[in-house]
Amino acid sequence: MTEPANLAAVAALRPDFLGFIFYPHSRRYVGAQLSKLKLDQLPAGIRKVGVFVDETTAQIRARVAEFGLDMVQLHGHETPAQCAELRQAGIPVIKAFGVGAEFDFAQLNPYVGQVDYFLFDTQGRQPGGNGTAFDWGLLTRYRLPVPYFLAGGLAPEHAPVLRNLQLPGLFALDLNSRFETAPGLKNTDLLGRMLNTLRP
Ligand SMILES: O=C(O)c1ccccc1NCC(=O)[C@H](O)[C@H](O)COP(=O)(O)O
Repeated sequence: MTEPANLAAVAALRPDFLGFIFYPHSRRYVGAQLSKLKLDQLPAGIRKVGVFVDETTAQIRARVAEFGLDMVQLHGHETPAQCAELRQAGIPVIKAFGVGAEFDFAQLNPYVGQVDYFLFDTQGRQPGGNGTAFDWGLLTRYRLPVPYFLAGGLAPEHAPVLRNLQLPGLFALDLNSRFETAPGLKNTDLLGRMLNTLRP
């Protein structure tokens, strides 16, 4: 989210989470717009997620404090120790992993107990926001006690499948580039229809 009126329109749809990209190389980088978004005026109950890639703990903590973020989503090479540091500072952590044709679930083990959620995204050229889906069938092998967000190219045409998706540990769906009019600007009509379809 990068633009005040668009943010307000999306917030009115009452998503559970809203994401703000703090990665300067992303086309969705919130940058100087952030102070105009007035995050403190968003409806209570919508959690504000800061998305970071390979930032230091000190930088992340500073951003969380400055903008009142509720949690962070880490898309780089953040270690279990860094995740633990953030949690010790009272910041809930979502750790993202890129999934390709194959996925080594063993790499997740050191993060168990150090993160609140995983996020499974499609491996691609960028650390996130690539707009392509991976084979969700890989996640039938997931057995860890950490709930996860499913991400990566989720699109309107996936609605019927997503609505009935039964995967162990699946907690939430992350809708991004396939619901945009431009990078950082959501198509609120499309998003509203998707939420109506997905919600019971
Ligand atoms: O969206 C970005 O530009 C981005 C850049 C760098 C790191 C993370 C980023 N997005 C994080 C997300 O949670 C996206 O929703 C997720 O990657 C899925 O995006 P998409 O494939 O466009 O649906």
